[in-house]
Amino acid sequence: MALKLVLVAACALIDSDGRVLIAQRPPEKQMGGLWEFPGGKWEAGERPEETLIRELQEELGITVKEPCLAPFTFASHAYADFHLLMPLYICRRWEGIPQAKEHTALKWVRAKELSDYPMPPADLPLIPMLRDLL
Ligand SMILES: Nc1nc2c([nH]c(=O)n2[C@@H]2O[C@H](COP(=O)(O)OP(=O)(O)OP(=O)(O)O)[C@@H](O)[C@H]2O)c(=O)[nH]1
Ligand SMILES: [Mg+2]
Repeated sequence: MALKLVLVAACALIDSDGRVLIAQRPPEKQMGGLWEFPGGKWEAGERPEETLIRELQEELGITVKEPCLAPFTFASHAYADFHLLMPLYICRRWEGIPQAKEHTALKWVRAKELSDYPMPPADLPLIPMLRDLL
């Protein structure tokens, strides 16, 4: 059977205090209840930055300009039914106040506290990288 490769663009929003925004997935979704970086699936014809700007508007109601997205790292993880390839961008500048439009909750957390929040397995290697950055 052909491998299903899923491209998801995600973002670590960093506030002026150096805290990172994480969002809790709704209970009915795949991996419900886990905390993640806002973002979502690539749609045909989009560049990854366009995917992310669209998702940040849809999920958080914020406007991000493309030069404010800095590539940081990526996750590559084999889930049971698909392989996730997820570039993680850093963003420190946006317009608007993030609201949980599609998530159960949002939380600003210090990098060293990220491991207190259950995250999808693909995200676990990203935590020490953020800790080193911040
Ligand atoms: N956004 C996001 N998705 C992640 C992360 N880690 C991770 O494994 N994923 C997985 O990537 C996949 C796509 O994420 P998503 O549910 O946000 O996609 P989406 O916003 O387009 O939503 P939709 O599928 O309901 O339209 C999910 O299987 C999700 O569990 C993460 O940190 N952020
Ligand atoms: Mg999403």
